[in-house]
Amino acid sequence: MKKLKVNTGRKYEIIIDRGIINHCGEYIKKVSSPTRIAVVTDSNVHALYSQSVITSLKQSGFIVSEFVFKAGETSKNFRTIEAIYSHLADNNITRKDMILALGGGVTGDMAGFAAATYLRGIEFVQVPTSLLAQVDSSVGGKTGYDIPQGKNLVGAFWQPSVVLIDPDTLSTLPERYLNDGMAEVIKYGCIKSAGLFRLLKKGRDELDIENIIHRCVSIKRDVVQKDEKESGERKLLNFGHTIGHALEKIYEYKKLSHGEAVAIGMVMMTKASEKDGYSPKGTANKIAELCEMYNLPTHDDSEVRDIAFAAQSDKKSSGHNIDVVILKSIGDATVSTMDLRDFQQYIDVPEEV
Ligand SMILES: NC(=O)c1ccc[n+]([C@@H]2O[C@H](COP(=O)([O-])OP(=O)(O)OC[C@H]3O[C@@H](n4cnc5c(N)ncnc54)[C@H](O)[C@@H]3O)[C@@H](O)[C@H]2O)c1
Ligand SMILES: O=C(O)C(=O)C[C@@H](O)[C@H](O)[C@H](O)COP(=O)(O)O
Ligand SMILES: [Zn+2]
Repeated sequence: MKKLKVNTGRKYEIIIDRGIINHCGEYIKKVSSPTRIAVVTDSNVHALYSQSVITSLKQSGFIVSEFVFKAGETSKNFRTIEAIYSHLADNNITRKDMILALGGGVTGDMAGFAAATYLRGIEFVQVPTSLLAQVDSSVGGKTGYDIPQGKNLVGAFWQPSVVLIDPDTLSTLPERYLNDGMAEVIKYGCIKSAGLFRLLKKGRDELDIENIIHRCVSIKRDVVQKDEKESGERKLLNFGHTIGHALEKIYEYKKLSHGEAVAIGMVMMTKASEKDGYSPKGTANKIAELCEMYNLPTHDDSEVRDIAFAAQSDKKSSGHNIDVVILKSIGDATVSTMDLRDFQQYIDVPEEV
């Protein structure tokens, strides 16, 4: 078992342990005393893990209800949030009660947003089951949903009461989503740890996944503790995301998964900062090679004009400017602010460069 303490406005623990999903109730009792718990999950995860979780919660004496939505990013919208609110009201969830997010990042972001806003805020617990959610989305309190105009454009910062990570759940995660999660792992290497980046070159079969999860959440914990509401340092976690989010929006959240879009974004942005002379030559290729090892895409045929237009609605743009995250070297990132009018030209790098 590995434990980390997160020292944000609400303090909480991240606990990583094989099989912990079968003991959720006991861990929740240690941090809170709700009467009712509403489990929010998607259709895939429901079929695999709801029974174990609900049994554990009931054994600990909680009254349990469950809300299940259709799995996938296209469900991450206000219609689902509204249905969650109705479920909470129909099941008499009060301010003393709690939501448990069981699933990937889509579940965690929406369940967290419902918790942040229902009755002006109730507690929630993260039980992430995808690699992406275990290394990234379950920690740090960013919650929200997508609208057609842009990714995660509605949201709130709302920290969980505890994060319970069970690496055993990854045994059922489809290959595509294991790779998807690796994109965020590669991101941590790029922005904060050249050592992690080198380690990833071993390939997934050689990695101790529990150790990788621990390294990633430690990096994220350190960043969000310093800058919970993203006024500076936390922006680094958005490396690859300005372009990534633009691509997700262009394809209406259907063609590319979040990690796939971020992989393309990291490579494109680094090609641009190489052209600019900021990142050392060859950095984008190193990132692309690592992404390819994990079957992640590194290129998209969308017009740069469309990407730049879509990026205007990203939260990192403000007024006439947009913040971009660029690498001084692998493991060392910085935020650079540029005029939105220059962004299209900046990311327009001929293929052979
Ligand atoms: N809040 C944050 O800080 C943050 C960080 C990164 C990403 N995100 C968000 O997270 C989302 C992506 O997360 P995701 O990749 O987990 O997507 P997801 O929640 O859609 O999960 C991916 C797929 O895996 C399935 N799944 C999950 N766990 C499983 C398991 N153990 N076994 C079998 N199937 C399983 C899901 O049903 C789904 O089909 C995006 O919306 C992204 O914006 C948020
Ligand atoms: O926690 C953060 O901060 C991140 O930026 C993590 C990202 O991986 C994540 O995709 C996040 O949702 C993107 O932030 P957003 O504010 O652009 O939605
Ligand atoms: Zn992300």
